Amino acid sequence: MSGLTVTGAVVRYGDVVAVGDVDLAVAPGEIVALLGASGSGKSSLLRGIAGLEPLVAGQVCWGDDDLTDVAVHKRGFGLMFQDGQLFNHLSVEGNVAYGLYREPKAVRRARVAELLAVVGLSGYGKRRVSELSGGQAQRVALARSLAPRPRLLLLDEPLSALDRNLREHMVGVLGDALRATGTTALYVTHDQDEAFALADRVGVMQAGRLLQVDPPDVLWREPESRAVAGFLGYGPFVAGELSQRLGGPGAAPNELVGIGPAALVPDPTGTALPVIEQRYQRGEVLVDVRLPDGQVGTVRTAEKVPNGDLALTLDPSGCVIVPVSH
Ligand SMILES: Nc1ncnc2c1ncn2[C@@H]1O[C@H](COP(=O)(O)OP(=O)(O)OP(=O)(O)O)[C@@H](O)[C@H]1O
Repeated sequence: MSGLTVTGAVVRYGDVVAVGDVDLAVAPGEIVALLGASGSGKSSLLRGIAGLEPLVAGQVCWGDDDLTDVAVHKRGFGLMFQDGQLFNHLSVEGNVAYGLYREPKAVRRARVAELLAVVGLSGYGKRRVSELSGGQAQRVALARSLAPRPRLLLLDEPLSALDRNLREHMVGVLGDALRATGTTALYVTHDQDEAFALADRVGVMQAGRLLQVDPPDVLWREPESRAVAGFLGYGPFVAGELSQRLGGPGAAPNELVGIGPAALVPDPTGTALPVIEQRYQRGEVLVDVRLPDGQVGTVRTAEKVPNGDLALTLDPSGCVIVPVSH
């Protein structure tokens, strides 16, 4: 095996099992995102891989090297956190050059210039870090993490302190920088858009378990469990019979149909269902309707609809089928 291989990893804080028996592989050059609700164990897994938390069981290997008992700074991994933790007493240049102290000055200088260009901050080398915006500071933190050419970069919510618009822009900057430098990366986030935009494969964690790891399109079209589908935004989950009655797909008795965010569509020839509530969200109206089984489904429309009943149909292409059991 080349790249990162994590086998049977367990991280515990006293009685709390934060990571329970996780297997994960990241190939050289690959970007893998770990997605999951708060407390699902993403950071703990990342910290276990970095060596910042001990594994009470399991192994972390790079290629054939077992790193499980190797100190953090000897793993050859880079780290980047939400708060880039720049050194305030150093300039931008000084921060980026920080991990390059063993290199000759000329090499250091060239590498710093190269990295500042990669993150779009050419010409900012002499600036004090206290004079940077939040987004610029995170770019410097990224350049600093990439400068020593880590064989794996571990990123823990690196953009979560930034506001929404800046975050969307920075996802592009980050993805370009990782790909331009061919960096292998493991990226922890609770933001699905970020994970899907950036990663070659996305893993979903819940309660310390890694439920599924797949390319974004596969994860979206073929979630293997109700937990993964629910986390991605499918729901409610209805019986096959009801789904078919609304025009959706059928399902076996031990399966459920997950209704995707855009799967319920207004259709004058469809089934009339009572409207419960409607609200605006980013240029569209979300209309909640009561499904025949009592659950609430949401329809997206361009404008508010009259109170009373709304006729709708269930688009099979927006639904997934998952086992009842999980
Ligand atoms: N230092 C700690 N001491 C005790 N329990 C901890 C510690 N750090 C995390 N935990 C617990 O371990 C579990 C996993 O936490 P972790 O921070 O890994 O989750 P996460 O998915 O990264 O969450 P978030 O997105 O909120 O950062 C949670 O139950 C959390 O309360």
